[in-house]
Parts: sequence; structure tokens; C-alpha cells
Amino acid sequence: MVGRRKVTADEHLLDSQRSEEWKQRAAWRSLRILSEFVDGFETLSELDQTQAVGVFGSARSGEGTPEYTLGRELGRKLAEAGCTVITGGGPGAMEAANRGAQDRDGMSVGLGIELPFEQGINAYTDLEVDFRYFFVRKVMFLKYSQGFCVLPGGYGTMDELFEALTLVQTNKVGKFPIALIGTEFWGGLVDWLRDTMAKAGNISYADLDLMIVTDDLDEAVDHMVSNCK
Ligand SMILES: C/C(=C\CNc1ncnc2c1ncn2[C@@H]1O[C@H](COP(=O)(O)O)[C@@H](O)[C@H]1O)CO
Repeated sequence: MVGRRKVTADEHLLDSQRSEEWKQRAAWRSLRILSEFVDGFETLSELDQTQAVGVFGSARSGEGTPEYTLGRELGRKLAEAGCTVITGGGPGAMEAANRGAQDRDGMSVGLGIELPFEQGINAYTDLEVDFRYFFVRKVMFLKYSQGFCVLPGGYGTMDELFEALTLVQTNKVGKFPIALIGTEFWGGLVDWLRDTMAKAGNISYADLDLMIVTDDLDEAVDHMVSNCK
């Protein structure tokens, strides 16, 4: 613990300021990482038979916010379409989507992450796995989801979105539908991607078509169902 803050496994692994002995032990940490992959694959293998959609979005969109309402409705619609809903298992938009899936008796999955401040997985999951390492958890999102719906969010959401986009852009994964939900929230980013990033030649204009931007949840869900790999 640092003060009242818990030192996480990610922090231990990434800390470059430790003693030689500490650095030697980092090599053994790979076994712990391996065991986390094994646990994740074992627990989530039952999802191999389902069509699953990952939902990303802000941990801070609490109950009562428009984003929470949107996330819950999205979870409901995904479940009605027969999709399993996979989230980060946290609060805010993640909780909303898990809750919506359960509202319609859909399968609701939470991939939790160890954080410096204890929080636990939200109360609306049927299947959950807790990860110590963010990067292991990311592999699970990508392995077990066939598409992604992205609600308004912050850095965590951006990280997850751009990881998915990069994998599709570089052909590391095949067809992977991505829907950004909320034109007002996402519009500025998409304008910047086109008018600055694509204009500078850092992505191609065709790369903008790797995602749709919509306010229509039915359109987002249709995009998932008709394009899932
Ligand atoms: C900030 C608070 C809690 C954070 N708890 C999280 N639990 C699970 N997953 C999380 C958490 N925070 C971020 N994530 C992942 O990133 C995305 C949301 O990040 P953003 O920066 O809020 O957009 C989300 O999809 C998760 O996978 C206390 O309220």
C-alpha cells in the first residue's frame, strides 16, 4: 500500500526504478501473467458459442445521467438481438450496459480490473473475471467480442476504441464492427480524424469507414448483428 492506495500488479510490472533484485523478480512475474491468461480463457470459453458485443464507455456516467440511460437501453437492445454484453464490469456506462442486458435476461459479462482503490464488479453481471493486468484484460475483450459499441467516455474508452481500430486497420483481426454512439459527443473527434489526421496522411480516408457514428441504438445494434465476424 502507498498511504491508503494499493499498489497494483500493473504498477509493480511497469516500475523501472526498483533494485536489481526487484528487476530479477519481474521475470517471474511472467508466470503470474500467464496464469491470468489461462484463467481468463478458461472462464470465458463458454462465450465461444455466443455472439458477444463489447460495450465501452465512461466509468463516471452514473445512474441518472443521460449516458447511463443510453447505456442501459443499449444493453437491453443488444440482449433482445441475442447478443451477450461484455463490459469492463465497472460503474457508469459499464454498469448501465450490464444492467440493460440483465433487464432482458441477456448474458451479461464483466471483465473487472484491479485498481488502486477497491471498487469490485458491478452488481449486474452473470459471468465475471477479475484481472490484474490491463493488457491481459484487453486481449479478452478482443478475443470474446465480435463487435464494439462505444458510448461517450474518457481516456480509458479512447484507449479501448483505438486499440480495436488499430487491429482492424492493420488487418490483425477481420471484420469487426465498431459503432460510436452519440453524434454530439463523437462528432468533434471524427471531424479531427478526417480534417487533421487523414489530411496529414497519417490514416487513409477509408480508415474513417471502420466505424459508424450514430444516435440510433437500433442502427448500432443492426451494425453489430449484420457485421459480426
Ligand atoms: C473512475 C472510477 C472507477 C474506475 N473503474 C473502472 N472499472 C472498470 N473498468 C474501467 C474503470 N475505469 C476505466 N475502465 C475501463 O476504461 C473504460 C472507461 O474509462 P473512462 O476513462 O472512464 O472512459 C471502460 O470501458 C473500462 O473498460 C470511479 O468512478
